Amino acid sequence: MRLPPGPSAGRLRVWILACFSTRSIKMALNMKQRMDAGLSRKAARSSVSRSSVVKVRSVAAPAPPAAAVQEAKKAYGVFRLSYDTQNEDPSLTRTWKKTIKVAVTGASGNISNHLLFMLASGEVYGKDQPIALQLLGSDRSKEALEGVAMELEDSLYPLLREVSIGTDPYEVFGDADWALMIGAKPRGPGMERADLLQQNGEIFQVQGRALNDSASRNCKVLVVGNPCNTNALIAMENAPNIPRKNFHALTRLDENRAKCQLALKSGKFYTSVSRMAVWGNHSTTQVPDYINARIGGIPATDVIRDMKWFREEFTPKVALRGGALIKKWGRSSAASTAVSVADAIRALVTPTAPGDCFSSGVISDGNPYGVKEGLIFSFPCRSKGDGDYEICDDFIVDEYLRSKIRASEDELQKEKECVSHLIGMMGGSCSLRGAEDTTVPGEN
Ligand SMILES: NC(=O)C1=CN([C@@H]2O[C@H](COP(=O)(O)OP(=O)(O)OC[C@H]3O[C@@H](n4cnc5c(N)ncnc54)[C@H](OP(=O)(O)O)[C@@H]3O)[C@@H](O)[C@H]2O)C=CC1
Ligand SMILES: O=C([O-])CC(=O)C(=O)O
Repeated sequence: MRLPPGPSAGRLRVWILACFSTRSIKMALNMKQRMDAGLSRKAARSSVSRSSVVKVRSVAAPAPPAAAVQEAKKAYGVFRLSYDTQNEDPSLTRTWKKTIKVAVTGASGNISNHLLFMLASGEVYGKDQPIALQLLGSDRSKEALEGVAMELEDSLYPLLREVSIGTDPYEVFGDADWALMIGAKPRGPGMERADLLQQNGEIFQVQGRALNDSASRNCKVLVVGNPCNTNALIAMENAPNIPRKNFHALTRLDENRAKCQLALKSGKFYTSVSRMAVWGNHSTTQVPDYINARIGGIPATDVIRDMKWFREEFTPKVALRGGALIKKWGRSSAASTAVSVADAIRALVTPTAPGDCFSSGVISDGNPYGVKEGLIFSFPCRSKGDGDYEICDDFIVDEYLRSKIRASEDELQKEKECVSHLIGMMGGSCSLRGAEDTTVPGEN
């Protein structure tokens, strides 16, 4: 393979390199040797990853450092290009923020196929926020993942500064500022809930440990793979070096579905719906909160004066929407999920409008509503736009809401007990096997 020419000012390099199973084996052996030689696990790993980089695209303007060229020389890859960036508009790049690293798992799956292009376009993190994408696949998906990288290349997004692909979560999560954990098996016909918890739970145990080892200490983690609340709990419990508060489970799709139904029923556009919280688990026990929701600033229950509709139509429609969609599509929601992931991230990186909220599954520790601690539970949240959030403390919880919230809390506690072996919890017996499967809302 021809190597790119040496460094020169204003020159930008793009290369696609892949490193998969045989290299992973070599890397593991290599790492073992280094660990035997007395290096710590992390030091050994980072020293290995330098020599076995899986970088696909690197756009390090204005000039690639000599180290990058060394890296490229060592690299083994599919193809490699270089081109001149002297004409890149400095008035554009001068105002850009520091590049952030965004790791995405299940990167060749359906949701990612929509999401990655939204991330690269700048519509999620901002038009002044360059990003590096670090994509995790598996031996099963490595060809597809190269295809994803090629499509990202061909899309010419100025803010997309780098794409790396790989199959080792320790490497792919390296220094990640964000980890979007999408890769997980979707539920199939005839599967029991406990089976899915077990199979996917193991993925999040492994990946939680990898996050703990490799990601930025303030990495924000959004778990999408189902059952997302309990998977987020598993990842969090396996990543004690990352603040518990940084872990989220995606319930924004439920919020969006609820907003859509209120808009349809009231005849007001969905942008007029605010304070639309969804409480609890991303399952049929979720609680779309019509009591605190507003339409055009007025309580939703004053706009839609039909409590029977709220309880008997609105609530199940939102909770069962995922299953209804599976029946139509033959697969679970992907495009709308990607949109809701984008919304969930945007909710953390832009300030929440006064009085409004967004829904996210977050750690229940210290919550103002008396929900049992130690669960990843969806609450109404607000953010200053700095990536952090707080749980809103001014939501009215009446008897109806309280009993629904309790049921979702009980379900999450049972799920937690089913994965006790994955989170280092003593005891805990799984009572969900054979119970109604609530992983895919409404499929049954
Ligand atoms: N929270 C929410 O609101 C929603 C959550 N979801 C969930 O998101 C997850 C991903 O959905 P989607 O992208 O549509 O799924 P896809 O089947 O299209 O992709 C999932 C990816 O997960 C990876 N994966 C890891 N382990 C397994 C496994 N045991 N079996 C199959 N795939 C595995 C695969 O990638 P690789 O081979 O590279 O590892 C695969 O490409 C699912 O768990 C789904 O239930 C979906 C919609 C909404
Ligand atoms: O379970 C799935 O794969 C789909 C899902 O969560 C949803 O659409 O709400």
